[in-house]
Amino acid sequence: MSANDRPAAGQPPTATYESAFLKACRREPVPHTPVWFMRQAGRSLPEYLKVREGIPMLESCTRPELVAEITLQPVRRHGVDAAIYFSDIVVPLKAIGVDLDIKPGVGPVVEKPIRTRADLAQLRDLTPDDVSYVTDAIKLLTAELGETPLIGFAGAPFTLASYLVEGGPSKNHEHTKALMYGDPQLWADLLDRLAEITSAFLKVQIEAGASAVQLFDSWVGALAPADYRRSVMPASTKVFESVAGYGVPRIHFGVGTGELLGLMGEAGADVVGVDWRVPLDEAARRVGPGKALQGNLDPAVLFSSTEAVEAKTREVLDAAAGLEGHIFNLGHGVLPSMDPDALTRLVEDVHTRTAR
Ligand SMILES: Cc1c2[nH]c(c1CCC(=O)O)Cc1[nH]c(c(CCC(=O)O)c1C)Cc1[nH]c(c(CCC(=O)O)c1C)Cc1[nH]c(c(C)c1CCC(=O)O)C2
Repeated sequence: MSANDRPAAGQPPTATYESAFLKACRREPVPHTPVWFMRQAGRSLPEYLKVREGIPMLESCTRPELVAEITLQPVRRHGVDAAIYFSDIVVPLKAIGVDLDIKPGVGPVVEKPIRTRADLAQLRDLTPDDVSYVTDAIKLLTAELGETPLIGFAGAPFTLASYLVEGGPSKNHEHTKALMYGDPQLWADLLDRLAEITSAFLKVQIEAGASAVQLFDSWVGALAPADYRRSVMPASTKVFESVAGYGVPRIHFGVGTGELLGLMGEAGADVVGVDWRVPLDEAARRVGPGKALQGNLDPAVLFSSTEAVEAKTREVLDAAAGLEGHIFNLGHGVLPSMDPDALTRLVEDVHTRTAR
């Protein structure tokens, strides 16, 4: 039995299955509110900068020992309740041969943006052999992590499409929206292709031993609910349905998605990630019953005094007090200039305040 399996009839559950993080995802009672941070591995940690020295980002994602080391660093340092697999949302696209790179300080840049039907040919199916380093790294990791669960992840179809269509990071998503509104059939076909690739990539991670998965739709908050429902939700739903049979919790997160929280849950998430703009009690009303919530301290709060961080943390925990399942996180990722000690203190503070 792998760590992510539900216990078979008559078998005791694994310690991983019984971890606070997976219990909270399942909305079961927990010994303390579990904590992890989006982008917890990375440039805020001196030990990360040291092992990454001279190795380009995308190359580092293909080296299993390095991936395992970087994934473990924040678990060792902060005592977080879950690890997140070190990779990037564009890794599966690179693996199928899309000509792209991650430029330091910029983000993913795509050589030939996808804007016509002919351009879709850049997107072939992903097979497990394309990403054998992912399987290798996760095997190393589950052995090292013990009972700490490993979260696998992928970019959601809309956010991946935004990078592919724009050719890089974008504020207004103008080419993306032009395609979505102007050629709905090509857009639907593009998102469906991306849903297939994303599903295949998540399956590789779950089969190798990931205990939960998070689908990042970071930039989907740029859309109105009706457009989300019509033009994005079918592809995201397809991804969630494709991994439903594994029984691992499925987390869905985006930034500025206050108006979309209900639909993002409806798309098939078990846990809905919330940024800092909507308090968790209000988010729970928008999402409705039957789902856990993850979030939502404003990351920028970490730049203020310890007392201010504690006060804002209390606000988040108070708003979460009536929830069935709460996983504490930031409302978006750790920033490179954050003091890692402030993050360690935050983990301790949440654990202490919520100990039952
Ligand atoms: C939108 C998005 C991307 N990548 C990701 C998202 C969704 C999450 C979010 O909304 O923040 C996801 C991601 N990218 C990375 C992780 C690592 C796992 C973790 O600790 O959370 C995760 C979960 C590593 C990374 N991905 C990247 C880095 C920095 C590159 C480096 O360290 O050299 C890391 C650690 C590069 C990247 N890749 C991307 C961006 C915007 C950047 C930052 C560009 C920059 O500021 O340099 C695209």
